[in-house]
Amino acid sequence: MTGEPDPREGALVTPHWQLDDADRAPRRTLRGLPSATWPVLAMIRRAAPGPALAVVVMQVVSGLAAAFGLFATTGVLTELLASGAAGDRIVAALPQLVLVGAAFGLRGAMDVGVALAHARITPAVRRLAEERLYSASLGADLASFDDSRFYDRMHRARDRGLFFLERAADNLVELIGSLLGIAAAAGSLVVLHPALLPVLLLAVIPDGWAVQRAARLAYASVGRTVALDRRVQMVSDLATEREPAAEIRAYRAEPFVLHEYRVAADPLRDEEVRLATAQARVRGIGRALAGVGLAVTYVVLGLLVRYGWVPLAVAGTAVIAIRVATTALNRLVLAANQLVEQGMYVADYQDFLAAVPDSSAPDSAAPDPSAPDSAAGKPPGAGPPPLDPGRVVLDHVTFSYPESARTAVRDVTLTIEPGETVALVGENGSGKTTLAKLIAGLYPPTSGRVRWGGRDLADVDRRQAADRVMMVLQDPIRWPHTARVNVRVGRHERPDPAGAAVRSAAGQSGADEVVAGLPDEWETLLSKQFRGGVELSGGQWQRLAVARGLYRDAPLLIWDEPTAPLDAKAEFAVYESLRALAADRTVVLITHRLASVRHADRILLLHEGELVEQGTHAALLAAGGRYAELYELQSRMYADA
Ligand SMILES: Nc1ncnc2c1ncn2[C@@H]1O[C@H](COP(=O)(O)OP(=O)(O)OP(=O)(O)O)[C@@H](O)[C@H]1O
Repeated sequence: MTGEPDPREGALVTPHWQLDDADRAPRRTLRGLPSATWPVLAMIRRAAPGPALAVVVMQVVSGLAAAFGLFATTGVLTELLASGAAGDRIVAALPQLVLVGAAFGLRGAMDVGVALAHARITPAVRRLAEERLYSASLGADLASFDDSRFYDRMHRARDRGLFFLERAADNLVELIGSLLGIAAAAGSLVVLHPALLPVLLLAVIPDGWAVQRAARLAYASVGRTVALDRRVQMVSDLATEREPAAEIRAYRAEPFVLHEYRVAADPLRDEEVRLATAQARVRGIGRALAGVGLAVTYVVLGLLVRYGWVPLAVAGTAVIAIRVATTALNRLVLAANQLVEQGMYVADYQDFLAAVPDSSAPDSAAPDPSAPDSAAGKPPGAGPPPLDPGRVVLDHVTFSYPESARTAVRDVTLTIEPGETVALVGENGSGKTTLAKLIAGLYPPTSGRVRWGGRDLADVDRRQAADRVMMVLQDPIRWPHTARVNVRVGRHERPDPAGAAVRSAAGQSGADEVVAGLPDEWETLLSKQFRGGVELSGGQWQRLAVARGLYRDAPLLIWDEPTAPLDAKAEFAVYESLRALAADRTVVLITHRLASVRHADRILLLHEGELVEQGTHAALLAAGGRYAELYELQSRMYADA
């Protein structure tokens, strides 16, 4: 496969947040730290206020204990370095030694406490962040999902925002801890002798430089690998997931998938090796410089002692404090760098939540549909009065999908009387599904009005409208749940204690035959992804989906080609039940099988988004237009067969 484009080129390479020049990283770290910190801090405060407070308090106590321990160490050294017999000096130092032990013991206890509290923060943050994200996503209008910017934003928030929010919470705890550690070491040194502070800086700067530089290299590397990582992930899904497995084998595409993997994975490996080598080199230089810095530090300390500016015991404590501060500084620089980088992903998450106006849970009081006798409904009197679809009127309705230059539905004016059955027919892409979704209130028209019983759907809460619609779609969800839930999710809050409504819907759709053949009947898990789960055929799934639509039981029925994958017997049964359902409902039926629409009260023919013909089957045939032509074609096909 030659002439393959380099995966490092093209639009995928540059991440949406545009990496800055790596040389500007240190300034960005300082500038970006507050904005990266606040959202994470706010999330932690909301998700786990108690543990968060405990972490801060215990980290402060730990810092104070460290400082106290350093003072006590000076006391110990003072006694040990005093003149007199060794035994006497040790005895004299004992009280201070006990204090040192107590201080460091307390510090250890605080560190364990911090770890315990920290262990509660991260899962709580994830829990809250996930629920907010899913709630926002479920609360978004259907049209949002056709908007690539929304979709992209949501996926960035989900795939990276959530993950890095968690990591950022960890880093924030680390950052605070290391900051307090440095403060404790530096503070105690200043108290012991102000001249020791510059000495401390001398010792920690080389190490700090090395860590900062290594983080900068890693950051620059992310810019080069982000697209490759994504690509490897995509290939990984192709190679390991169940859905593409059959087609890949049927097309003998295995070598192609492996080739795709290599094209992305080879440069990724090379980049990782390059980064690790560069980082090792920088760390080596850092170590060497730190060694020099430490030697200079000791010389300076020696001179301070030699000229009597600093007592020997204080110099000994300074050595310990310098080690403590160096370790804490390394942690601080790393945590700060990571936090700023993660902050960009956290900003994705925040942007998404901010972009979805209604992020409240769509139905937070939803009962569990898997419970056979779940009977919880909406509390009486809650919410607005039920909306009656009544007469459905479309007034010059035009609709274009977001970012689409094509008009999917163009200037459709139409009235559907209550109880009427209309059939939408037309070629592929003529706008039937789109028009049905406009009728159902799932999309707001780009221009024009949709009214139900005189009420403009633009003024109605879409959940209230959805409540009045039963919809069976071409490609229904295969809920990875039991057969019962697959039906009950049609109206999960509907009380059905003895399961009579589920059985009735299943009987009408032929799903009862499917369920009778399952190992645990209604309680069989319909997903191969879980142990004991079974998989259904396309037609069997469709029967369950039809049962789900029937179980929903609402006054407006939208039926979008649900019988296409059904066998002749099941299709016949479904159309029989449809006829029964149509008796007291308004039905919008979409199908390509024109023989099935003959009984509709009215047939609407769409062509390139426009309503071009309408009337009864007989009238349209007599008119000899496009419908008659299509019908003629289909009849001939069946006759030939
Ligand atoms: N989510 C979408 N985003 C952008 N354009 C879309 C989307 N869904 C459909 N379209 C476009 O809108 C037009 C109408 O599509 P629609 O699905 O309503 O046609 P249809 O008559 O139901 O087709 P079919 O018979 O194949 O189901 C088509 O040009 C299609 O490409």
